[in-house]
Amino acid sequence: MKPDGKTDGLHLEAISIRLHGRTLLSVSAIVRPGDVLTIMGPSGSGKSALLASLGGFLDPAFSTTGRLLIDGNDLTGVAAEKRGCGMLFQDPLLFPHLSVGGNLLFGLTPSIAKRDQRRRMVEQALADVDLGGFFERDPATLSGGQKARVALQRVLLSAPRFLLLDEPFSKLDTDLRQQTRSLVFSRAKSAGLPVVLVTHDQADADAAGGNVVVIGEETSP
Ligand SMILES: Nc1ncnc2c1ncn2[C@@H]1O[C@H](COP(=O)(O)OP(=O)(O)OP(=O)(O)O)[C@@H](O)[C@H]1O
Repeated sequence: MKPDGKTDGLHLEAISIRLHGRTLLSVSAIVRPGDVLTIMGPSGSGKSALLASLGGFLDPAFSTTGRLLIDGNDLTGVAAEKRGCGMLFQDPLLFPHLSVGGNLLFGLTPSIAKRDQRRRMVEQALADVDLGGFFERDPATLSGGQKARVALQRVLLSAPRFLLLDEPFSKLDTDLRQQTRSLVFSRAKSAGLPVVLVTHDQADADAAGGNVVVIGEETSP
């Protein structure tokens, strides 16, 4: 609890997702800074729709009720670009027309620093994930694990208030998957970011170490 009485972290207050008059899911949860809430459930149960709802870009075919708060501030109805949410997907979605450094610069708002400072911040961010010297590289020449690390640093440089992860490790092989998820969870923890993770992999949920909501089962506030 913050001094002003507001709750720290991300608060999903009875968020329900409906499609064609049917409730797909209903979730209540509090995700503390640095903690991970894992969402699991069968294909088509509405996990991605829930993330889209939290991010503010739910397709109008769905309807939603409930409230989303970050550090006690109501985000319900706030436009996606103003929510301060960082997302990682199955595909790293790096811009193919930009260098690796250009992709990371994209994450930084121009107001953050002068141009040479911005470049140094990006170089440091690359070095932090063992990609020192990769600034000018074409993203197409990177391995899957390298692309995942660039995507992570790009999202962290955008200074998000919370992270939404939609199966971001599922295309990586077992060893890389384990390394990448530890990196993502440890960076989120050190940045104090609440995380909502959608996954089909129990090992992801175990590594995340937080609460798990299984869609289709009862949830409690
Ligand atoms: N734009 C849309 N319009 C109508 N129905 C949709 C739309 N997008 C998804 N759906 C349907 O909504 C339901 C939930 O989809 P969603 O993608 O959230 O499921 P999911 O749990 O993430 O599935 P998966 O694990 O396969 O990714 C599914 O039945 C899907 O077919």
